[in-house]
Amino acid sequence: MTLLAHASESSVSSASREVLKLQEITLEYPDGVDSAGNPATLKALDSVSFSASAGEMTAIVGASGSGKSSLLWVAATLVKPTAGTVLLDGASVGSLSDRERAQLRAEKIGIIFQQPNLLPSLTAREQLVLVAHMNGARGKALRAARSRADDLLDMVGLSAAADRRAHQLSGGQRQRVNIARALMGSPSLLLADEPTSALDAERSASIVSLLADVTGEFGVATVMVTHDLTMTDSVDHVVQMNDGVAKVLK
Ligand SMILES: Nc1ncnc2c1ncn2[C@@H]1O[C@H](COP(=O)(O)OP(=O)(O)OP(=O)(O)O)[C@@H](O)[C@H]1O
Repeated sequence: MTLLAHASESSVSSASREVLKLQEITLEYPDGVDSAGNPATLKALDSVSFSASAGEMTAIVGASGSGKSSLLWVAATLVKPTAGTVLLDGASVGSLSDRERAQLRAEKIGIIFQQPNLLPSLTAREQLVLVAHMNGARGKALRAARSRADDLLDMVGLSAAADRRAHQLSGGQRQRVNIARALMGSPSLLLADEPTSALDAERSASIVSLLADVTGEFGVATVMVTHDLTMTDSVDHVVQMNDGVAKVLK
C-alpha cells in the first residue's frame, strides 16, 4: 500500500529527530487565596524538561493529580506554561498568537482524547474527512482526503467498518477511529490522554500496540498519558510524574 510504504521510508529517515522539547516548564494554576488573603497558586508542573523524538513512543505515568494531563496540554500548546519553553520541530511556540498556535496544532499535532467524541450521525469515514470538508476541500482534494481516510481506516483494522456510524462501533473500534482521525493531518507529534481508560485489559493492550505501530509506520513522536503501568512494556520511554516533577525512568 502506497501510504504505508511511504510512511515506512519517512520513519527510517526521521528516526531520533527531536519533535517535541519541553525546557524547564513550570505551570501554576490559580488556587484561591492564602491565609493572608493573597492570591494563591498550585504548582502543577515544576521545572519539567523532557523531549520526544520521531518514531518513538513515550508513556507519561504517575499518580492522580501528579501533573500528567497538565504536561500533555502544555505539549499540545493548549495551555501556556507559567515559565519555560516549548519547542516543536525546533521552533519555540511561546511567542505565537492564539491563532498561530491553532494553525500549528492543525499542521503538526494529532490529539487523541480519553473519550473518542465522535459525531453520532457520521460514518467512520466521514469522521475522518470532516476537517478537510470544513476547511473547504472539494473535488480532487476531497477525493484525496477520502482516499487517505480509507488507507488510515485500513491501517487501524477498520476497513470493513468505514460506513458504520459511531453508535454501530464498539468502544475499541471508536478509539481506533479516533486514532485514525488524529493521523489525518499527517502530524509530527501524536498526543494521547489515557486512550485506554474506557477499555478492558485486552482491548487496552491492542490500542497501545496499535499506537506503537503507527508511531513506527508514520515516524511520529507519540506521547501517551496512562495510569496503567502494564502498558509501559510496549513503549520506548517512560516519564514518571510525581507532584509536578518529572523523572525519566526509561
Ligand atoms: N484547571 C485547573 N485549575 C486549577 N488546578 C488544576 C487545574 N487542572 C489541574 N489542576 C491541578 O493540577 C494538579 C495536576 O493535575 P493534572 O490533571 O495534570 O494531574 P493528572 O496526573 O493528569 O491527574 P489524573 O490522573 O487524576 O487525571 C492537580 O493538583 C490538579 O488538581
